[in-house]
Amino acid sequence: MARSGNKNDDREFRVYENVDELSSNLAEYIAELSESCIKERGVFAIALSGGSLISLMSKLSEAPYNKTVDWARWYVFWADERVVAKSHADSNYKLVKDGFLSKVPIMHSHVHSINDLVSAEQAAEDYEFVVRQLVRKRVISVSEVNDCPRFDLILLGMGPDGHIASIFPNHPVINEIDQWVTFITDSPKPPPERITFTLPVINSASNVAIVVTGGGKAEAVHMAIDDMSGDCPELPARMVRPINGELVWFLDLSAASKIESVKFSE
Ligand SMILES: O=C(O)[C@H](O)[C@@H](O)[C@H](O)[C@H](O)COP(=O)(O)O
Repeated sequence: MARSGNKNDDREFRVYENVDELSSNLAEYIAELSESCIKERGVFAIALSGGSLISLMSKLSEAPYNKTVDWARWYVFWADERVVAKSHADSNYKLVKDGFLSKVPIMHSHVHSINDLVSAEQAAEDYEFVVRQLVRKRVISVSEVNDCPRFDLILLGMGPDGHIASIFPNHPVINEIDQWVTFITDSPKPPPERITFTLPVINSASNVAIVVTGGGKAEAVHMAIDDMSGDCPELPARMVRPINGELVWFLDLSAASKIESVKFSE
């Protein structure tokens, strides 16, 4: 690792020399969490996002993890999904299937993708229902603080505007506290129709990792992490603060280049 650091609020920052080093460490982080959660609960409930994240976690489907991870205990969800057919180039399900699921022996019945045959609103409602059923069966555990689902790990990317999942800056979905899964039809990043976990669900997870690379996101990383004087922008990435869980930022040197207020050690 190039550098690591903490803020005095439990957020952890891991900064790597390059994308290759980040990818290796991200795979190791996921494999370790999988092992400890399976030891503790017998299953591992992980939620993924779209974008570059999926190629950044691709080493998890290679040796040694393809043999050492207990894939039969994995349950896979999406923290956000684009409402398009599963075969569509924009589908996060397709991205994950092509880049990850097709390479590891996760049971098909443990992969919970959205219903792509209905409207965004209905897809969000259906997906929340699926999550509720699995909370009831304790495949997903439950937060003692607020009764929200408590995923073992939620993996997020971040856009250059500071969005995470499909929660965008200045969008009313930021303030959604009643639903676990909601929908939007006006995403500034195409395609426009998406479903997304809400912030209360993201912040109820046991572990959240935000994975960001490239200088084009350095300003958003700074806005999301550093102490801001005056009015704090309502940046979704800044609002990821697990109530009773761990947050780790995985960054390469370029993405971390504008961070000011974290004390790093080599
Ligand atoms: O489906 C999506 O669009 C996302 O889940 C979104 O939140 C993504 O993770 C970020 O936009 C980062 O994407 P990149 O890493 O490709 O920039």
